[in-house]
Amino acid sequence: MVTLKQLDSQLSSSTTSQSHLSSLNAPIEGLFLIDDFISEREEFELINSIDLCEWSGNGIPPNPEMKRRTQHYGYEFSYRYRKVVQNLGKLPTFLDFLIKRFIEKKIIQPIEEEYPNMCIINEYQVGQGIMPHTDSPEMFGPVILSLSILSSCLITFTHIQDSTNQSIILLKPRSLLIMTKSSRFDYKHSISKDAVEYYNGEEIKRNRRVSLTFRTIMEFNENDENMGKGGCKFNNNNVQYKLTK
Ligand SMILES: O=C(O)CCC(=O)C(=O)O
Ligand SMILES: [Fe+2]
Repeated sequence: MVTLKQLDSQLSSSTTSQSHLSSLNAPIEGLFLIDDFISEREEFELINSIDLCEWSGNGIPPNPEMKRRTQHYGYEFSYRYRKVVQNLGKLPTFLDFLIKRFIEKKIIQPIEEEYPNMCIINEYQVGQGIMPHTDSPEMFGPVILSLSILSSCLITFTHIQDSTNQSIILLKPRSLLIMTKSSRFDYKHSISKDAVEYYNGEEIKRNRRVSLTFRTIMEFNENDENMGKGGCKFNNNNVQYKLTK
């Protein structure tokens, strides 16, 4: 796994990412934003590949109860049972260039067993958002990567123990949000349903937005009784930034 210390120093020693990182005006420990992580052409090709695939949600299995449409790769996550329910095998090839870029930009280590092995693609139509949540520390590794495409929106980080400690970040299309450390474990993040949002006095009209969230599941065996919550044996206990309950 990328140690968080390494990620920190890798990101801050890279000149390209440094200029982007400083554009985050509401810093939270371990939270990074890289604008223009992909080109417009890549965004176009990505959405074409995604839309050729099956969306679930909105009456369609495996998550028919979800209003928001999603696609799950690597592992299938059940929102109803709040756990990973199935290993789906390798990520599709149309995501290969992103994994390659995570390595090139030194966001992840070039160690195959440690590459993100799960990607959930979320679609937000106008009027759709995501409730405040922390991505399960029991199920998923310490680094969460989320690429936004098509439309901008605001994401709000709220500290679990102090709801007045809030930061709002503008996610532009083609930007990559990197959540590690405190931002990943001590905060909830959410996206509103508002069709229009305001950021630094500027109006942000929400349109169809798609995000690709990459996570790492270390081990999965749905029949193993020793598996932790979610059917995954991921030990995040040694993560210094895990909030103590
Ligand atoms: O759409 C996003 O950018 C965030 C998605 C998210 O937080 C999640 O799927 O857990
Ligand atoms: Fe999340």
